[in-house]
Order: sequence, then structure tokens, then C-alpha cells
Amino acid sequence: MKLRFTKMQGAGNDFVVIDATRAPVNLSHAQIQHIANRYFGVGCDQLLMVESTTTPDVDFRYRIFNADGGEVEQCGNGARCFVRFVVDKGLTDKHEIKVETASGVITLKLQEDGQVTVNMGAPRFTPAQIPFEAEQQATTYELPLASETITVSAVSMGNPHAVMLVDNVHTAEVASLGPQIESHPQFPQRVNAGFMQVLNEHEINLRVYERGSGETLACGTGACAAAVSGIQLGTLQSPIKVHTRGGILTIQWAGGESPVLMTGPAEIVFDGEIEI
Ligand SMILES: N[C@H](CCC[C@H](N)C(=O)O)C(=O)O
Repeated sequence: MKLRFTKMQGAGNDFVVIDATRAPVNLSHAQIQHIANRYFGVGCDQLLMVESTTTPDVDFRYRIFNADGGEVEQCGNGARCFVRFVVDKGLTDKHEIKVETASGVITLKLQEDGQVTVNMGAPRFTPAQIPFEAEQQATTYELPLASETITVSAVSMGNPHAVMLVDNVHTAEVASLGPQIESHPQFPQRVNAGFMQVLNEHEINLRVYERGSGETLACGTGACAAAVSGIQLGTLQSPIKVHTRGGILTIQWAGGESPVLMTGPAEIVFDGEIEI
């Protein structure tokens, strides 16, 4: 079948976006893996499926699939690209949109300057909500790996994140530690692994080895997870500028049950068609 798509990126985290608002599009694990493949397919970190919804007061539903084909609960950079997509493709004339995701309804706003602000909801720190297997909730946890024990914070932004502090993201052992953290048995649904270097109380460098996709140039929920972890540790204060390899994201959080706000770019790269 011929599949029309739009290639997009938000701070270098890239997506294949499918318009399934007029008719459902059902893709198998294998088809998503093929589309995401950077050599045999289009290439992307995640595939986003934009659907209509009958839920009152909600404008759209959007589903997120990692490059390994697995469907996941939330995607921050994807949420921004979703807004750019539905506005630029004329699917809505609104610039403030409510969208249903697998982890709940989030509100997004396309700003005058073209950046998008996403209300990601409140972070969740209780182990059961992450999910993370731990004796009790703590600000940091000792995580035994094959060759060493590391210290991580654990938080859910709708999807699970483990964040570790590093002295320098450029020399951090992302390639070796990332996969070990991603599939650590204490994270029953696997986990996104963040490597955070604190520059000052309002700025960090961040690299993320993403669950189901490997290292990406940016991770929106990962930026939120790192920022709130740093605030919980007392090393960061809102707002926080997050420097990723693909661009800058700004995170705001007032603590407690207040929502995390993420602001960043979202661009359409090209439209295309692929035979799958
Ligand atoms: N790999 C993530 C999904 C995509 C998140 C990321 N691309 C973002 O911008 O938040 C997970 O398995 O939870």
C-alpha cells in the first residue's frame, strides 16, 4: 500500500507523521520498523499517528510508536510536531489544542514566534507510577549494572525516565550505559536513560538514550524528567534551559502537583510517500 507521510523534527528528534484523521491507518510492528529504518525506509526516531476523536473538549488523538515498533505513552518533541502538523496541514484553525495520548490529555499551544509550549502534566515520582521496582520512594536510587553501580533519579512524564548526573555529557558513556539502563530489570516496562550535566542552576546539557529508539538528538519528556529531577535534588531552579545535541528546550515547573511546561521548536522537513 502507498502511505503518505510528513517528515518532521523537533530539536533534531525526528518523526514520520501520518494523517489518520479521515480514515484509520493500521500498521504492523514490522511496517513501523521498516518506515523508521534509516537505510531501508524513511528513517525516524518515532512514528506519530494523528487521529480524530469523539472525546468531548478534545481536538485530536495522537499515538506514538518507537523505532522498534512499540507503542508508548508520551512524546514531548512529538507533541510539538503534532501541533505544527495539524495547524500547517489545515486540520484545525485553533492554536491552542487538547490532544488525547495513551497517558492522558495534554494541552499544547503554538506561540506567535512559532515555538510550541506543551503542558506535560505533573511528574510522577512514586515507583509504582513510573514503573520502577524499589523498596520505597527516594530522590535517588543505586542501580547495579554489570560493571558498576550508578545513582539515578526515577520519574514518569507519562513515560518512564532514569536520570543520572555526569560531569560532561560529551564524554559520558551513553553508548555503553544507555542500553544497560534501558533494559534494567527494575524497570519492568524498560526506561529512557538521561545523562545530565548541570551548567548552572538554570541550565543543563542533556543526552538521552531513548527506550526503543537509542540515542536521539533530543528527548522532550527526557528534558522534563531531567529538569524536575534536578529541582528535586536542589541543584536546579525553574526555568531551565536544556541544551540537547539537536537544539534548546525550555522547561518550567513550580514543584509538587503543578504541571511541567516545555517550550521548543517544531518543523516540517518534507512530505513524501512510501510503498509498504
Ligand atoms: N522513547 C520514548 C518515547 C519518545 C519520547 C521522546 N522522543 C520525547 O520527545 O519525549 C519512550 O519510549 O518512552
